[in-house]
Amino acid sequence: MASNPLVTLHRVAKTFGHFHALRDVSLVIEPGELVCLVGPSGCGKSTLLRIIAGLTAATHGEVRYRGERLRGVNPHTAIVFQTFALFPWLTVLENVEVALAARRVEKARREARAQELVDLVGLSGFESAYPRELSGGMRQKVGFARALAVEPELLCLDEPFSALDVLSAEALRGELLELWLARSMPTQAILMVTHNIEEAVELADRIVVMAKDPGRVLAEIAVPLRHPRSRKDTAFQALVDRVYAAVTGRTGSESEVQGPAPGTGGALRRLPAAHLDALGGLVEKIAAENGRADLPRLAQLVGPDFTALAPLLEAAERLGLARVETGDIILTPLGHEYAEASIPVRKEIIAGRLLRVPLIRWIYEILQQDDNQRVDRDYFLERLLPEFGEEADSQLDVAIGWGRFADLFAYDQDSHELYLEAG
Ligand SMILES: Nc1ncnc2c1ncn2[C@@H]1O[C@H](COP(=O)(O)OP(=O)(O)OP(=O)(O)O)[C@@H](O)[C@H]1O
Repeated sequence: MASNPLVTLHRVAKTFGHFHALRDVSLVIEPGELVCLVGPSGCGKSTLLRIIAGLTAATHGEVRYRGERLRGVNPHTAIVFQTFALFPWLTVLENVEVALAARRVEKARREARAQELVDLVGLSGFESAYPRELSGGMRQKVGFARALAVEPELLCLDEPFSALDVLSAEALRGELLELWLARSMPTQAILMVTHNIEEAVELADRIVVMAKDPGRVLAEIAVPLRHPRSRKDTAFQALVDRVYAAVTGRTGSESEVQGPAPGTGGALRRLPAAHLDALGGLVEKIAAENGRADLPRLAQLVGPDFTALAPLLEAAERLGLARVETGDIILTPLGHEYAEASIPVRKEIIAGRLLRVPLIRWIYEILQQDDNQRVDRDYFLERLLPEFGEEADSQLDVAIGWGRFADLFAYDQDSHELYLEAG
């Protein structure tokens, strides 16, 4: 690897008044690297990005860019935000030209260069459209084109796909990766904030896991997989497990926690009969108690019936949002992230977790393999009977409820079929 890093942070801290947003963060970004930052909401990911871009000054520590102390805005970086921040009164082409004007590119060259960038991100034909006429994915492409207009050496992306629907996010992710791997842009490194662990493993060369209170680096995990990466590969899954283990503070391996898959001979772990809608409320209550709640007290808060709480606690543990320890329940960093996330982000977090649960993954894969992506409930039931006996029906109901919550699959009450919604 090159010996001349682009970015070197040494023991960086950032305080806002008495609040420690970042403490003792050291990080190096080398040319050629795509680095992802993951961690719970509020752990300082955006602050770190802003410090590297020179938009915010560190309170302590050293920030160097190509070996030089960074002072003021870093002219070699550009940031793409989650929300697109386009000028609504300008066309696609004009939105990109603005960035070129800011870089003092001559007027005569601006239009041609803007056109090249619009073509590069796949928006040819939409030059004169206004942002309101575009889909979210297309607007974000304009955001990318505008960032690339700056010809940044370091492209900083702050959750660039999280405001998009699943399919647009997937398409745009693929396009970004293609541009990056083909070196079609002058960018030398990418630093991306994401809450989506699968996305991080798909894109990154290295994943930096952060924790909060105070914001700090918990672990750095290298991703030595070749592109294109398949989410189904064992090595891919193993890395996802490692990152989840770091964010959920787990010591046991994911397969120890989740048990074997149906039909593999081992005893299948049953799912706790919890409604995941109720999980949000539980996690919020624990977060309101600073992330650690006394179980008897929590039981009182939730209601008189502890039997209703038990499956919820088990679900929170199985999904890596919390762990039970000596009469307390403690949120993991992922649990903290969940507590503060919007509903779509919550669904995405749960979808990522559910694909680690063998019973759900098994259902999901059978549906994916089916030509119509629709399979009769009885097909699953028959195969679950030997595993769960008379509990098979209710286990399938729980699995369907969980899959529906995360939009992984749905259930047609009339035809009694499970199906994949996205097709
Ligand atoms: N200008 C500011 N003044 C005061 N506090 C701030 C300021 N900017 C950020 N913070 C606080 O610093 C902490 C870290 O914020 P930051 O936005 O970097 O976190 P994050 O990990 O990016 O979170 P998210 O995933 O929700 O975007 C938060 O608690 C936030 O409230």
